[in-house]
Amino acid sequence: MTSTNAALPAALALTGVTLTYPDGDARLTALDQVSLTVAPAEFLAVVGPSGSGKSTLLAVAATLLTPDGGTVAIAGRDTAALTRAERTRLRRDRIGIVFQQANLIASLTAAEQLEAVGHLRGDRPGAARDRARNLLAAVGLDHAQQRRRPHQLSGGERQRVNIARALYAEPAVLLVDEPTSALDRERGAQVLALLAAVTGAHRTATVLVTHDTGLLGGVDRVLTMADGRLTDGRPADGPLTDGCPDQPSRTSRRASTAAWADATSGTASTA
Ligand SMILES: Nc1ncnc2c1ncn2[C@@H]1O[C@H](COP(=O)(O)OP(=O)(O)OP(=O)(O)O)[C@@H](O)[C@H]1O
Repeated sequence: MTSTNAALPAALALTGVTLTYPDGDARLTALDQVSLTVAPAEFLAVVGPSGSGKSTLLAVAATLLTPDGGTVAIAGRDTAALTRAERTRLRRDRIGIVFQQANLIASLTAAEQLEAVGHLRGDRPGAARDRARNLLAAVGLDHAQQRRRPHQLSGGERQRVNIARALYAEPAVLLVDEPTSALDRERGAQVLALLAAVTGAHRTATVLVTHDTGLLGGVDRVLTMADGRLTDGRPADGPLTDGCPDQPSRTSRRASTAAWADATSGTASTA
């Protein structure tokens, strides 16, 4: 997968990125000369222990934090050259973010969470409703589930709503922070399979950060973060699937990508 994307421009490119936080009288270096490129339709996992800088990496890639040094480019545009308003638009239109906790609005149904994004983007209400239904159906939520509020959904279902919402704007870059931390093994593997399918079908450049090296089924590439530095490969340099039977192989990933593409095409079922 990665090799076929070699000629395409990077959807996300970080070059020599350094980020420090204030730490008493000193500065703590959370990212130390980090360079990274992710191609369209590539699924990258960054693994590393707690405190190694993974969430900071995502925040910089999402343009939520400005690095002390280095550059961040989204779809070939250097984000440092953008005004604050342009950066906000870039985040809204080109970047999907899935945080650890689903961060859904308590008073809105699953469908309304997505329709609210459509409203912010100025979409017609009918079009937003259709898109919400199609996306939620594609992540496996039926009509009844689409009408439930967050407290009426399971953790895995809430995470599916979260992912569907992040996909509403068809982002070029999808940034995902520990999406499986609140889920059991089976549900976690399902979310990974869903992300792999989405990456192929929407051609997003997907970056998943996690401390869980046992849940990496379907990813194209693994990098390790340690003390703010990125290196190739996973910590133990073992097989990607860790022997977990629930994880999708690359073959099943292709099948689920095709199924996802069908589900989100113009004729998609609205469950
Ligand atoms: N706002 C902040 N101010 C100061 N230091 C911070 C801030 N946010 C994070 N840090 C520090 O920066 C380092 C990297 O933190 P970060 O949250 O990026 O790590 P992480 O790998 O995502 O950890 P986890 O897996 O626990 O979420 C840590 O030492 C952390 O204590």
